[in-house]
Amino acid sequence: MSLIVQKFGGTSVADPEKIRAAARRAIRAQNQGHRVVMVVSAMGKQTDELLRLATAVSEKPPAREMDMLLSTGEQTSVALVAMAIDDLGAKAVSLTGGQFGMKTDNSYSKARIRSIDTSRIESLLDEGNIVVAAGFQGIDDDLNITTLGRGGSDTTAVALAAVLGADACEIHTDVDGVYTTDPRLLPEARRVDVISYDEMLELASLGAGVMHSRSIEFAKKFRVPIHVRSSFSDREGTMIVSPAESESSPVSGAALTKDEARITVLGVPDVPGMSQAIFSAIAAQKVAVDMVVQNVGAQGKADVSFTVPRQELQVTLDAIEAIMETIGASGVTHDAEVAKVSVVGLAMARQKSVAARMFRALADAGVNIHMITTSEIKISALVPRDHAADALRAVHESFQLDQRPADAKTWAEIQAGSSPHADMDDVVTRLQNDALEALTLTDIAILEGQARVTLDGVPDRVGVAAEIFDEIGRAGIFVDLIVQGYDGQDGSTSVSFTIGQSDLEPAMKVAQSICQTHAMRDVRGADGITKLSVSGIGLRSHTQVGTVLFEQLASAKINVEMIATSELQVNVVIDSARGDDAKNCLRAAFADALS
Ligand SMILES: Nc1ncnc2c1ncn2[C@@H]1O[C@H](COP(=O)(O)OP(=O)(O)O)[C@@H](O)[C@H]1O
Ligand SMILES: N[C@@H](CC(=O)OP(=O)(O)O)C(=O)O
Repeated sequence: MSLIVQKFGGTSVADPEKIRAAARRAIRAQNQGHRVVMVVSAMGKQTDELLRLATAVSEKPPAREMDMLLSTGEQTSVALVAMAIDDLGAKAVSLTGGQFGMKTDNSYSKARIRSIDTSRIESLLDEGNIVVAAGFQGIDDDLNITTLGRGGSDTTAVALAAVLGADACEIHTDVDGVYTTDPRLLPEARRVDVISYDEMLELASLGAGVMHSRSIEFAKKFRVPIHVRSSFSDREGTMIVSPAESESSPVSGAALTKDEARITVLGVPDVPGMSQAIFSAIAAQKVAVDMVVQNVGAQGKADVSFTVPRQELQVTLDAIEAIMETIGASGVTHDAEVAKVSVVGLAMARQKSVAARMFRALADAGVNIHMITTSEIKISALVPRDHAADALRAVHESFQLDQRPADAKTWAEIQAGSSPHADMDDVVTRLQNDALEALTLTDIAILEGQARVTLDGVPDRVGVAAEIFDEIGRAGIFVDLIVQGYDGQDGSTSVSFTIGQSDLEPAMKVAQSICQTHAMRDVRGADGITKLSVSGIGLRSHTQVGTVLFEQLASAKINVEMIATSELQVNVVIDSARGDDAKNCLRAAFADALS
């Protein structure tokens, strides 16, 4: 008998009528012959309401009590769903996370799953029940209630589907699938039939709230296909699986993170250990740093720019203020009125001029780009917040995301062309042995033979990035990493990009001519550089990867020239002479996490 996990988000159980509709859906699946496990979130905006209550009674609610409180939202909804099922004539038992054996670590409000004991759920299913499991919560070794972080019920659902060996994991929500961007922001967004884990992981962490990014991390690790569909219609939704919908289109989705703030630490001594000092001070405040750009130092000084969520600006500024003297930086600037627009696509890694196309679209829409970071499958640009909607629309249109790519495949077509996984046994063994959400790295590698070009004093105005990368593209040069950040001297920015060593000469020619046209301060080129990449799953949410990497490189006295991070890779550019040392010390430091 097949087993199906159906997750209902808060919007799908927001009132009694919706609760009864969700109950009917589960009963229908049971009547069709499936064993059914429901995972349910708190009703509507209940979690926000509980958070509001907590801050009304305490300025700094203790983390343990906060999780105790927030978990009650799901405890209410599972009981109501089970009652509705009973009233409709079927059998149901509701269970809290602790009751169904969801064991987590003890990091309140962002606990990670360690193990799930399925025996209770299985015996209840054997007795003919629909099991209604509370999403978003678990218990630690001391039986304290923990929560998995906002949006965490998706992760509960995918984890349960994995350990129960479910035939399907359905995410029932208020949209009928995953769209090329949030359809509430852009009505012309297109629903996709299929999206790859990697693309969804990036999109989710870049602001696509339809899925919790950690649920995708889990699904990829344990190969759980996810079906995102509407709780209000029977239409097929979107499958999140390994392959992408199209092999040719460079971009498959766009996302907006509206409330960002940019901070630049100026005049940081360009010696090993400085990035580590800055980011560990911020990490100690539990602030997740996002776009990180360290300009290639000149005169022994570098400027380090990064973004944080806007509500964390003040605590981050305080953390930096406290270490300014120790690190010898000369100043700090910030901008709280910025938003981040990003595009994601598996195929962009194989195509030229994808970034140039994005920058051109933004320039033509009159949107200035303050900062840029790229990785193998995403490009992010920091833009003024009041231009955020225009920016999203411009890139969506430029990559024709409203149109189905000619080579797009449906899930049925993809399935027909693939063979079943031969190594499923291996997945099952890992499920039993792993700490389920433990960090998994797939590789630590170096790419030698790279070169870098840096333009200093790049005016911070519309169209400059587009012009640089249009020209580079016209010269037929493939660009790998691009970073743009503030260079501090006069409010201008600095743009660095990496290319293959043999392209250094033509790239320098193009850069020198642009430098002259715009009266930029300087162009610098360097060969003999190496890209060091740490690859894995969910690397940004496992914040210790960045911390350990910086610590290791600092203690080996290896200077970091450029940094580019994504959910799938953390890349740093270093001097070639130290490439092997860097690889070896990181392999040793991460030995436990390397699969
Ligand atoms: N790329 C996207 N595709 C679909 N929906 C998206 C996307 N990005 C953001 N969203 C938003 O996610 C919402 C669904 O997530 P959420 O409100 O958390 O639902 P639930 O309550 O079911 O968990 C949609 O209403 C939509 O506005
Ligand atoms: N109720 C929790 C967990 C959750 O996943 O909710 P939803 O499925 O409505 O996003 C939250 O609001 O964060």
